[in-house]
Amino acid sequence: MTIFQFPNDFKWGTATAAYQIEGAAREGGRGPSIWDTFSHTPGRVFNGDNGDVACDSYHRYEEDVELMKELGINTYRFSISWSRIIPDGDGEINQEGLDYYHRFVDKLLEAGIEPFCTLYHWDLPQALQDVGGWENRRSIDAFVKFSEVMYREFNGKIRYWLTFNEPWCIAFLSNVIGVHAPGKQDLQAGLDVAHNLLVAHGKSVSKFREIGVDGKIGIAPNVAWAVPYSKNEADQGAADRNIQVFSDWFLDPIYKGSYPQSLYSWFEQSGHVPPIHEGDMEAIAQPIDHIGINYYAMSVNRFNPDGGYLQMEEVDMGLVKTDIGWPVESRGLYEVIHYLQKYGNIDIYITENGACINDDIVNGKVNDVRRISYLQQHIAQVHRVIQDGINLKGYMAWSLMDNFEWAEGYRMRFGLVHVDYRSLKRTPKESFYWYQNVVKNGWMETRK
Ligand SMILES: N=NNCCOCCOc1ccc(-c2cn(C[C@@H]3NC[C@@H](O)[C@H]3O)nn2)cc1
Repeated sequence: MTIFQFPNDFKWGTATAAYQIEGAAREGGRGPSIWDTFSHTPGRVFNGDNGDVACDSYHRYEEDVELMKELGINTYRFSISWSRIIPDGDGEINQEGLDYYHRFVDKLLEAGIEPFCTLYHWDLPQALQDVGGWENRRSIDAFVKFSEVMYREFNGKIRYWLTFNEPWCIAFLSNVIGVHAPGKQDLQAGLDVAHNLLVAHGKSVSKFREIGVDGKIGIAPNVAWAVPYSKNEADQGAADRNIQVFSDWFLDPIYKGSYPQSLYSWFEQSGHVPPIHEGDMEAIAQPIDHIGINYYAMSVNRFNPDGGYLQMEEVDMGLVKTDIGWPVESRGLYEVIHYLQKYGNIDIYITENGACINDDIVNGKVNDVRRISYLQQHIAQVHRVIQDGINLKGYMAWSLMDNFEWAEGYRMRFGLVHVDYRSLKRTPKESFYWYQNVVKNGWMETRK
């Protein structure tokens, strides 16, 4: 038996996002977002699922906070629906939207749970998309205005902030691969979006400092860890490009003030470069306080000239997979956190880690032992990283509850809590009680 003891001040939490859980899509003055448009576009989301109702957390947030109290977490990561706050993206402020988040954050604080707020978790107001979205530099100032409203309104209540969730998904998955909203397949669009969101991030951090918000701010890249299928240069290059497009493409500009040269040259050879304006790189490189890391899986990569914008393909090595098809390999979490040490011993939070396990309720219980196994393996890697002296300060399981999993709709379940989407009944799964014990003890026990 092995005991993994965590620091007393370690942040144990769970994570969600506005469009995935809130519902109330046309209530409280909320304007449409690109995910309302995308999910209502036939063929874009499995089964035609959408976030109109989702988990109805807009109305059930008190019940959700009671679940968090039962779970015993001290931190809860959530995101803000921008189009609830400024329905058309950069126009009038919607007081009802601010009031909702005040009610919710007050409930968290009453419960002794630290709010950990993501400003942008993919749900761009549709009105901004109508004029080019993140490809248009107007979205930069609109985001800074939205973030300033939130900083001023919640200064003193929210101390932990993230500007953007998973910039790779916002830029590349959504504009080059085309699986997420707005669903474009254009490499230059992806580079434009990546650059403009980085400028928006940097200008928002400057605004945060200028206001003097009592708190800390950062960004939450989802990260890839990849190993080459063979020792040949082409496969190594493919793995390097895959790693860098998730982390370095965003963290180099922030921490070094420039894009990673090898990947920049890779894109440049096909005639695509970021649209850098005078002063942009300085604006991006504002010092930040922490980064959130979202890790799910690692991959084995090899070169494939027909393998998309990176000329890379993932090789199935026959590992156990979760129900969304991602291999279970926790080693990548350890490796990628060490890889990120090149930016310094920065404060890191695991802001998402979890498994898609679609077990259903049987005799009133969800016996999701595969999720428990996944969490155990990954939390053990978190412990290894801490033992190595790295500033890993918290872990937020994705997700508190089953929710709208983007293009996969509601068929893919990541929650510690099962949601019946007809009745909206919440049922804690066995993994909820396992995690509750880890959080309560501050340590984890494994048989070996
Ligand atoms: N790399 N090339 N791929 C080529 C083919 O891609 C097809 C699909 O790709 C992807 C890649 C990554 C994801 C993904 C999902 N989550 C989980 C969410 N995280 C934020 C939170 O909201 C969770 O719901 N994290 N990442 C989805 C699809």
